[in-house]
Amino acid sequence: MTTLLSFPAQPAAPVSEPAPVLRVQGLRKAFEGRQVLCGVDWTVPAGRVIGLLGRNGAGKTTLLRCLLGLAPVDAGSIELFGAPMTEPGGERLHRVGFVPQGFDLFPWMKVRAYLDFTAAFYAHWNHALAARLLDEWQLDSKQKIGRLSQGQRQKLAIVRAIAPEPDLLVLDEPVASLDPQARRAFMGELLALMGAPGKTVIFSTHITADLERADADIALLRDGRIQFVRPLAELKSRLCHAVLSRPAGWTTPPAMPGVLKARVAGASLHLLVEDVPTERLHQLAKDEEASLRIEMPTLEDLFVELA
Ligand SMILES: Nc1ncnc2c1ncn2[C@@H]1O[C@H](COP(=O)(O)OP(=O)(O)OP(=O)(O)O)[C@@H](O)[C@H]1O
Repeated sequence: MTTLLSFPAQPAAPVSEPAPVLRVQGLRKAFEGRQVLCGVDWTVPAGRVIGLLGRNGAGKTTLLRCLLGLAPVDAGSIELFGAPMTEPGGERLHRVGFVPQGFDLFPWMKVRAYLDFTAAFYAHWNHALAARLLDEWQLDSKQKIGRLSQGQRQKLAIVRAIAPEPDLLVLDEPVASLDPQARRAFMGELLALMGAPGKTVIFSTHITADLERADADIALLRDGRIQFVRPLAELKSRLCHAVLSRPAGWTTPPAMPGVLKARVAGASLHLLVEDVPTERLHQLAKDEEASLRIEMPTLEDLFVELA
């Protein structure tokens, strides 16, 4: 696994850790000769909330669909709950909930009928939970799906995914159509439900504030690979943004170990640095006769710099 950062792409699993929920090795997928996934290696331990980040077109949807067996792969192996995806195992899929990016199935069905119909496919279905979420999210159980707004359909897809109380919940941009209030409520509900020991959530999103609220591990998909998976707190504690300014401006950035990215904007030099002590930055500013501003990056800043 390649890495943008100097620390390992994934933390080493402690010896006593239970089997991972997902283990992906060498996953490759191309569309019409264009390689989208170029050998994804990714191990997802149980009990984590993971935010999958990547630019538009990075391949997040493709990766999530491949992981769940919804799209064929060209090469590589996928293990779900310890067994290869190639082996039959419907009961393993009962332990997975999935919220796709768009939900436009069964427009003629009413909300309640659709949920009852879906429940019949699952070994376990929490009817009380589904009813409570419908009520809280003001979804009319007698309304036809085709008449729901995009946001209401997304809420319904989330209810459907959560009601079986899955061990693994995979969500592809689940909050894109939700208003801020519904997003907060959804994130709160999601974290409460999936906070039980051993439950795992993977969700792709462009809304980095949601990942900050969820205190998620961040997995970055870039150049067809997972570049790193790290707790957000760790990323933030190891990376910082230093801005050096001087009237003469900058032609070439000064060489210094730990600089991941350098960018000149007018008289300022913006550096994204990893594991560089503050004293070292002050020394650099003194040597370069520049003023120094140190900023703790938000996840959005990191995404812009690294993705
Ligand atoms: N069925 C398909 N046929 C051809 N190309 C496809 C298909 N599905 C995806 N692609 C291409 O694969 C690439 C990755 O698409 P994907 O939807 O996985 O990206 P993404 O990271 O989820 O993007 P976004 O953030 O915009 O949702 C894109 O270039 C897309 O055009």
